[in-house]
Amino acid sequence: MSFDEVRIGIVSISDRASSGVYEDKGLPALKDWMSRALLNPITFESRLIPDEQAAISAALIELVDAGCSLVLTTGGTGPALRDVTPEATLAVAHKEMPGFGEQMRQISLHFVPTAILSRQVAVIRDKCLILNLPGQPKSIAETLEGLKDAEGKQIVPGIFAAVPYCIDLIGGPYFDTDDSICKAWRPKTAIRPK
Ligand SMILES: Nc1ncnc2c1ncn2[C@@H]1O[C@H](COP(=O)(O)OP(=O)(O)OP(=O)(O)O)[C@@H](O)[C@H]1O
Ligand SMILES: Nc1nc2c(c(=O)[nH]1)N[C@H]1C(S)=C(S)[C@@H](COP(=O)(O)O)O[C@H]1N2
Repeated sequence: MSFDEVRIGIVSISDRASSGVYEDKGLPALKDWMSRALLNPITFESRLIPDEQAAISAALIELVDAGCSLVLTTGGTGPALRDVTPEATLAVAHKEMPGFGEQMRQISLHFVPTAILSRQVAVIRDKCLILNLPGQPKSIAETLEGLKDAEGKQIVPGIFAAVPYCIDLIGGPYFDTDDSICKAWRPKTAIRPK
């Protein structure tokens, strides 16, 4: 069976990682999780930028125009003065998708009580879904995959379960997931026969 080729934008937003104070762990964590979760051949478009609103919005527009059907950001969602990722994302939105942010905060509350400090949003621009994830590198897998017990049984569903069908609905490629990492949910009529 063949899988659609997908182009995914990954954006790490961090003053310190982008200036070399510490090593960026955001882009490798995004790449690692997406490569494990998806069966599709993936082309990644990566950006490492500081917490500057105009630069973030410009990077998002560039990635959508380059044909990405999914863009994931990490960092800059908190309350600190320099944290402006949600504002930069909303500035390029054609539609808001509030369910993703709500679910990510619910998931993250199982890991840290400060989850409510994350103002992360999700939006649609053209045929692309843009998702903000928190800056802590470990929060990337946590929010995308959700919470599983020691036997691997899902306790809280990760947000990625809803991403493939969302991309179907906006006219993007068909995302196939590895069910052991994240089982995508689609209505029966939308499932492509294998
Ligand atoms: N790109 C990254 N690479 C490695 N660790 C990161 C990265 N971004 C954030 N972290 C870690 O997660 C913590 C919380 O992330 P947050 O986005 O709030 O960073 P910050 O305090 O705004 O600093 P900065 O923007 O300089 O990364 C950071 O203090 C850092 O330990
Ligand atoms: N899953 C998960 N979510 C998390 C965290 C975390 O460690 N794991 N950190 C929280 C903290 S401390 C903050 S301040 C907010 C915003 O983080 P950001 O500014 O790095 O994006 O995300 C929150 N969400």
